[in-house]
Amino acid sequence: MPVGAPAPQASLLTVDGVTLQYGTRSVVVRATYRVSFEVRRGDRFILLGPSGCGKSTLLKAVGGYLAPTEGEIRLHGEVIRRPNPDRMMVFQEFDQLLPWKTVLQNVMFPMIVKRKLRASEAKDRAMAYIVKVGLKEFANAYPHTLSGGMKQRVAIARGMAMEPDILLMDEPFAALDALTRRRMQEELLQLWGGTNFTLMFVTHSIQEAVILGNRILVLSPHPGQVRAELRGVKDFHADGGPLVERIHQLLFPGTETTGGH
Ligand SMILES: Nc1ncnc2c1ncn2[C@@H]1O[C@H](COP(=O)(O)OP(=O)(O)OP(=O)(O)O)[C@@H](O)[C@H]1O
Repeated sequence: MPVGAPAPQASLLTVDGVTLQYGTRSVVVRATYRVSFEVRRGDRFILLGPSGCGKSTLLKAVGGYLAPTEGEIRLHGEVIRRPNPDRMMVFQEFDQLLPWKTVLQNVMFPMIVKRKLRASEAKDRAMAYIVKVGLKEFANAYPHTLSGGMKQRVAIARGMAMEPDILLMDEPFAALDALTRRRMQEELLQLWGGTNFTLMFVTHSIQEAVILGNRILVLSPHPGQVRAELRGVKDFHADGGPLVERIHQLLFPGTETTGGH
């Protein structure tokens, strides 16, 4: 390495030749085939691909919920074998909160169960993240009184409050209306700007991938294989169009872009 050159960023997460499949004795469904990539600290890493290409399955495997049949997934060089609070997951579904607990109690819950923080410490940290996602006034509200977007903010605060090495998000905004989705994307970028956490985000929206990602892994249809890895654009509004078009051509060669969704 030349003197004075910046040190290459070490990989936080390595996905190395990973094949994932579901199976009973008679039928095997292959979800991904020999997928490899690396996520570095502070990345907003997007898994993008058509429905059924294995994005959620890959995220579950990074979460430790599913073991590869081939290849390895490593975090800090250690093979992932089970779920752990160093990887927190935010899902698409609005019902991922405990309905009998308030916003504050929901955010505190994993910290108390998994991190064994004292209640007072967990409470302070939970409130700090509830404030970050703009829900201070709703700390004592129950989930059924919140909108879909607010529930997703709570789920994000709950994941972030654990201060995981990597936050895994599986289409967290897909069930929201278009305007709320757009707002949540901006808010997520702002949150990232404030803390620089590492994010791995699954979507099948090209536009969402380009807005959110600094790196975008494009997967081919079922079973998912890496089609391309692209660098994101710094300012989506200024120059996102060409990247949207390029990804569209990778996924749907020879067809016209129709707005990116
Ligand atoms: N629990 C399961 N049992 C058997 N097959 C499954 C299971 N979950 C997913 N699959 C299959 O694995 C493949 C990949 O599914 P996965 O949900 O990972 O795709 P995806 O890219 O996230 O799709 P979507 O965008 O529609 O959520 C699909 O063929 C799916 O039918």
